[in-house]
Amino acid sequence: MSQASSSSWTSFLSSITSFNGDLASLTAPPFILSPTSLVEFSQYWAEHPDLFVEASLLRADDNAGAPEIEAMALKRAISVTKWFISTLRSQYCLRNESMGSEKKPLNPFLGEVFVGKWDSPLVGETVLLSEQVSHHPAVTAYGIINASHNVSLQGYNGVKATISKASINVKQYGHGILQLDDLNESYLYTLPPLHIEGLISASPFVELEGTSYIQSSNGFIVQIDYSGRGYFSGKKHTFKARIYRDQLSSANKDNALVTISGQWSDKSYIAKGSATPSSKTDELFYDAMAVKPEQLQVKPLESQHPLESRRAWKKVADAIKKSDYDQIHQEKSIIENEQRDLRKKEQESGAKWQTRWFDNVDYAAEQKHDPFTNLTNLANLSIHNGPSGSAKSSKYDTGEAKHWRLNLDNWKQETEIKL
Ligand SMILES: CCC(=O)OC[C@H](C)CC[C@H]1O[C@H]2C[C@H]3[C@@H]4CC=C5C[C@@H](O)CC[C@]5(C)[C@H]4CC[C@]3(C)[C@H]2[C@@H]1C
Repeated sequence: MSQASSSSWTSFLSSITSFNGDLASLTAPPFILSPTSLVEFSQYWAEHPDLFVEASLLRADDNAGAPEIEAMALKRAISVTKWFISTLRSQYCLRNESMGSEKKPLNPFLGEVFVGKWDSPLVGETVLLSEQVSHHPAVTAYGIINASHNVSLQGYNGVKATISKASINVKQYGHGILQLDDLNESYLYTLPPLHIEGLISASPFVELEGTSYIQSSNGFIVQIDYSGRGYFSGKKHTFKARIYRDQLSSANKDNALVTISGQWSDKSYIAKGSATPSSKTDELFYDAMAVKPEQLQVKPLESQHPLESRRAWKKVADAIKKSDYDQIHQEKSIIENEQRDLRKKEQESGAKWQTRWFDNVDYAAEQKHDPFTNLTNLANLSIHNGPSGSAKSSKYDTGEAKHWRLNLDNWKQETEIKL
């Protein structure tokens, strides 16, 4: 890092000590800025479209007996776990690999959208819809649909950050629901906490921590524990996933039907039962470096709508790529001022911004029976707006219970924004 950058980095580090919790409010030095908006991160949920739909292909024969039906259901839980693990390298390591370190993504403006599709010969077309449904706090909602396999995913994400010593600690909010309509089966997944390491050495990278869950409507629950360097195996990006028949039996690790462990950014292994699999004796589960992620197809800027992310941020992104500090500031201010004017007009006219493809559903207002309430009950997880994966009767199991849900009709009636 140049002398200039290192001095601006040290002044940045001192600035984060007076951090107020809103990452977007931190003015990071330009060399740590990413030209990519956070609204694009939703694509990392399906850069392996074959894994995204795989579980929907694992079906027992129509005349199969109970044991085979059970075995197939477990196979699907393992397959959904593989899909989830396959998303993590793109989610959390891509900037390090492509730009040398974690970077600060552009903070999406309210209503910013990002759409595209994967068109792989194997699994047909998979569509991505991503929309910034809230600016304060920043919340991105996303829908991913593969119509030929009747597999769809809807989720949303927000983060809250705190600073301790030299690491930024991030709690994720939101969750996702994967639906296999042909099997009438759904899966809830929660999002792990993370922290940013390497701030002192000015080469920040994400490390996952804590626990996340995948709960299947057929009862199986996957508990995934994350750790980094200095824990168990001393390797970064380590995880251990245990699959249980149901939440009750997950109280005791010995009840694990399957255990998967390794690095989510590299190789992981699988073994039956509760013993930790080893690379020497057990079967390879997934190799995150083996298969290149499939790039999302995004139409050229000239045919994009003004609300589409890459068109909206083009001038800022170009300035960041040139490290032209003044231009970054100048172009960002134009967008920020436009947004301020919009909010002001809405305030004066009393017209609130209408989200495009997602509705904010209040689960506390009325008793609902949908995949979310069913799956949170099965997993004994809170329906409230606490950190992702909070348990029922935990200290977070209170307050609002509003969640973003994909409104497919709105997408079907969409006339301005095309794939
Ligand atoms: C803002 C202070 C600053 O610039 O610090 C320098 C560092 C780049 C650290 C802060 C930023 O680190 C980025 C990492 C981002 C997360 C990466 C992946 C995901 C998964 C995705 O599914 C949802 C979004 C999420 C959680 C990103 C959220 C925003 C993070 C933490 C960026 C930090 C501002």
